[in-house]
Amino acid sequence: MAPSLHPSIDNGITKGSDKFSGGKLHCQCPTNKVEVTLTGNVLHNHVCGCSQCWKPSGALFAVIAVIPVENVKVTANGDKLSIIDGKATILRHACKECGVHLYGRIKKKHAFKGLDFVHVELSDEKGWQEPQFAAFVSSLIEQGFDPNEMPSVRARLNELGLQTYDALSPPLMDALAAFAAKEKKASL
Ligand SMILES: N[C@@H](CCC(=O)N[C@@H](CS)C(=O)NCC(=O)O)C(=O)O
Ligand SMILES: [Zn+2]
Ligand SMILES: [Zn+2]
Repeated sequence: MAPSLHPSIDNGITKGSDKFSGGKLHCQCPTNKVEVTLTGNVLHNHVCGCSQCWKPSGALFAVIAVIPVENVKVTANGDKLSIIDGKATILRHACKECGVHLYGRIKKKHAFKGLDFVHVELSDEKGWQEPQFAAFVSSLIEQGFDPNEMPSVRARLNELGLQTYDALSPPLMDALAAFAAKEKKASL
């Protein structure tokens, strides 16, 4: 059997709702769950094959989106959160008990500063924006995935309507490059 891409897309992608106004994310602890409240829908939802994004067990990809930081509030059991790697660009706040990443925040100068990274599968609400593309697909190989199996993974992603990239999508790469160009100009 083909390995799971991600449980929320293996059987097809359900489109989100334009009218959706947000919901709550919960960690996977049986009790005293960390709760994060998101006010509004997410943007740029995508699947990510990188080694740093949190994936549910058995899944090849994470599903990760962004949302403005002002729309993100930790509303219960925030004392269970800790940053998993303080040196990373995205400071991923994970539950110390179950390991789930509740939100990732960028503190340093960066094109995406002001946006938090979240996993909407941690919510019971329906209507979140659906994944729009597949990022960091070749990163699976770095994590031990057989390179010979990559064409079938890319084909399954394409069948689901997801374009595959080995970094972010072109508009997001353009935003990163435009930011870098602006910084370079400012430093001259
Ligand atoms: N090939 C690397 C790619 C890692 C990477 O660049 N991840 C992207 C997508 S989440 C990123 O923006 N990382 C910044 C960070 O995690 O702080 C891996 O799999 O670890
Ligand atoms: Zn937890
Ligand atoms: Zn990632």
